[in-house]
Amino acid sequence: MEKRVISTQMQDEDIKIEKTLRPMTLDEYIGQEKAKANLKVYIEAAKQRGESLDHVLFYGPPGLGKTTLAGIIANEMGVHMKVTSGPAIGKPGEMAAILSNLAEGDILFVDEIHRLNRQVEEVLYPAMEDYVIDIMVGKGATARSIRLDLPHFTLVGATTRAGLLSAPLRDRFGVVHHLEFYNVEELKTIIVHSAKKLEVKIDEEGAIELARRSRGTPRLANRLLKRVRDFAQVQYNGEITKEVASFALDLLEVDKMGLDQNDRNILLTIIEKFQGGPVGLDTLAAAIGEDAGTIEDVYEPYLVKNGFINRTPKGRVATEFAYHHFGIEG
Ligand SMILES: Nc1ncnc2c1ncn2[C@@H]1O[C@H](COP(=O)(O)OP(=O)(O)OP(=O)(O)O)[C@@H](O)[C@H]1O
Ligand SMILES: [Mg+2]
Repeated sequence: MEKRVISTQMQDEDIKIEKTLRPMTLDEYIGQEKAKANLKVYIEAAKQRGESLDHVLFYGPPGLGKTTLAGIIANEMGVHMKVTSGPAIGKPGEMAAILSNLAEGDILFVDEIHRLNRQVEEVLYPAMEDYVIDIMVGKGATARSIRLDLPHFTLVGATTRAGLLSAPLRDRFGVVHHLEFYNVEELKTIIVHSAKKLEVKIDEEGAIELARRSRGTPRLANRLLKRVRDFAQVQYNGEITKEVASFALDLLEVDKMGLDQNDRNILLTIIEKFQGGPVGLDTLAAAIGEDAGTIEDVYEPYLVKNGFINRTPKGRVATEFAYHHFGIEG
């Protein structure tokens, strides 16, 4: 696995940083205004009625705050959250056991929900719809299925790969939110909050510089902040200014646009191997040895949003901006 500073995927050091920096309430959660406004209403309404919240699905690229939002929902609802993930549950019986151990109103957070296998998923259908599960008792000729009532729980699912979710599962979520990349202003606010919690001094310009290079991703913003803090401490007098931030980020080889190695690989492949495109997604995927769906759902959205790639009917095309970014003549 790559260990680059600028990968948006979770790394070991993130576990500790994220624990201390993860916001606990909707008000502390920056950005994602649409999701936040809706959730506020749903949470308030459910609390007033004394009911559990409708099942919620969050999807979007890594590090944008899906797990964080799940925790916030549990906190705001004043209920417990049980955490599991798609690959962690191998058998239908394991899912049945988790479900029957929930208390009224509890949240079950299933990360990477697209990786649940089919039989496990089928346990969820009646559980989500009618709060029941069917379990088999006995063996052979005497085997029969009995129906068990479950507490009214809320399933919160998260996935980076919404395209892989089966339709029956997706349809059972009452609330579906796509998490968006954060703009520089939002990332700056997150960085300033985090700096306060980490007790590190940062000025406005320093925060903006970090925000610009965070690839629209809070996880990356926090990780870069932590790295830059070390430089500020050892080589400057402790405060993160624009100068410290640029110096440190250049040393860490963080691109001006926050692009990571995968991003660069995709863009340079389109430019150098396919003369800038158009190149079909599958051909591109084969050329870089990555799964087409992962390119589409995880890497490409940031590149499309920021004008590096155009999606055309004939395939992906590298933009003039992309050529310019690499200093290559189009
Ligand atoms: N809106 C936000 N405001 C402040 N901090 C945030 C926000 N969203 C995310 N963060 C910070 O970024 C970190 C990563 O977010 P989180 O773990 O929720 O991402 P994720 O979408 O679940 O990622 P993955 O897909 O890899 O599981 C959090 O620990 C938190 O510190
Ligand atoms: Mg997560």
